[in-house]
Amino acid sequence: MAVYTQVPAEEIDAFLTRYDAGRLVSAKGIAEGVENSNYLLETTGPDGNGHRYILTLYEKRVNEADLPFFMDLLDHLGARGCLVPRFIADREGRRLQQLAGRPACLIEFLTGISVTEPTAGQARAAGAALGAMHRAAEGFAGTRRNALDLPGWHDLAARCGADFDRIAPGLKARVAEELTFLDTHWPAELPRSVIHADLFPDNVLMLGDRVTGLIDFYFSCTDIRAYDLAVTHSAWVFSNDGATWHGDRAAALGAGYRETHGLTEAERAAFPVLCRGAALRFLLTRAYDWINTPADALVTRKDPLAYLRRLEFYAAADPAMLLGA
Ligand SMILES: Nc1ncnc2c1ncn2[C@@H]1O[C@H](COP(=O)(O)OP(=O)(O)O)[C@@H](O)[C@H]1O
Ligand SMILES: N[C@@H](CCOP(=O)(O)O)C(=O)O
Repeated sequence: MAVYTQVPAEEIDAFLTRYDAGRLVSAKGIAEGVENSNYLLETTGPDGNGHRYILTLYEKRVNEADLPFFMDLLDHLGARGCLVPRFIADREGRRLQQLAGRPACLIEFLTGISVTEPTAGQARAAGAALGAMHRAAEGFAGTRRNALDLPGWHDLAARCGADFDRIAPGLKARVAEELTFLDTHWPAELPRSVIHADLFPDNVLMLGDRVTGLIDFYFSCTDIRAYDLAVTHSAWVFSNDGATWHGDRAAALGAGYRETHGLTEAERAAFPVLCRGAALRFLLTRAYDWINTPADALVTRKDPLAYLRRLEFYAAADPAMLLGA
């Protein structure tokens, strides 16, 4: 459940009067997501025909100073044909507001559902959408440092410390060993660009095998472009618990990405290491949240060990099998 900040309906209705968006008809807290508070709003609409919006209140991990970067990125991608939600401006042109003491934005609602167990066809569509996003991002002038890069992983690991072993005995040593491996093998020279950095199935809206929207760009940043494919790979080609590898989905994801973008030889050679980094990144943030979120909190904690299983898979895998032909 992710509604950290409760906003009374009257307050949302008053907030909407700043926009040409109509009056509030209903406001429902959205259970999915872990970072921000999200509401689905139904309004009478600008023209009286009814309209839906997403209202987001930014919570712990999103820095308000980063919001202009995300807004400009989505404008850039949207203008180049990517199906991404736009931030809506009020009558005075402001897109960033304050509501219930939090930074808040009204955002375009996109149709579609997030799949929980993707098919190979859906993985192919996700790979193609990621490649198209990378193409569309070319020429975007904004930059944002990835706080969850290799130095950031060291920092997170240090903050988890001995508590790792409360999650699983030996986890602290395994993380330390992996960081040492990545310190030596992390590629330095690969092409960099703006990346989504969290393109999990819950951040891809679909109707059947068709992508209808890419959402949740709040981790987007400037980093190794092929790392974005590695993050996506780690999220799409395993069962949710990380115990089962789906080779058909992996081959389809790779084929989809090749349709719209593709990897250089150097990116392909580094891909197994990038996947190990992606698996460690989500293992670390999940472990940190696991340790620091009370078990009875409203938000559902995500299992760090599902990413330890992925990490062990990548560490042992034949590199040739990761993306199919
Ligand atoms: N623009 C949008 N259009 C439609 N649904 C959205 C949109 N943005 C968010 N959602 C819904 O809200 C949920 C949580 O949004 P998300 O941005 O992933 O939250 P968080 O940043 O808290 O993880 C999504 O899974 C989706 O169901
Ligand atoms: N995708 C991450 C957590 C971030 O959650 P999201 O709802 O913002 O995608 C994970 O699964 O660990």
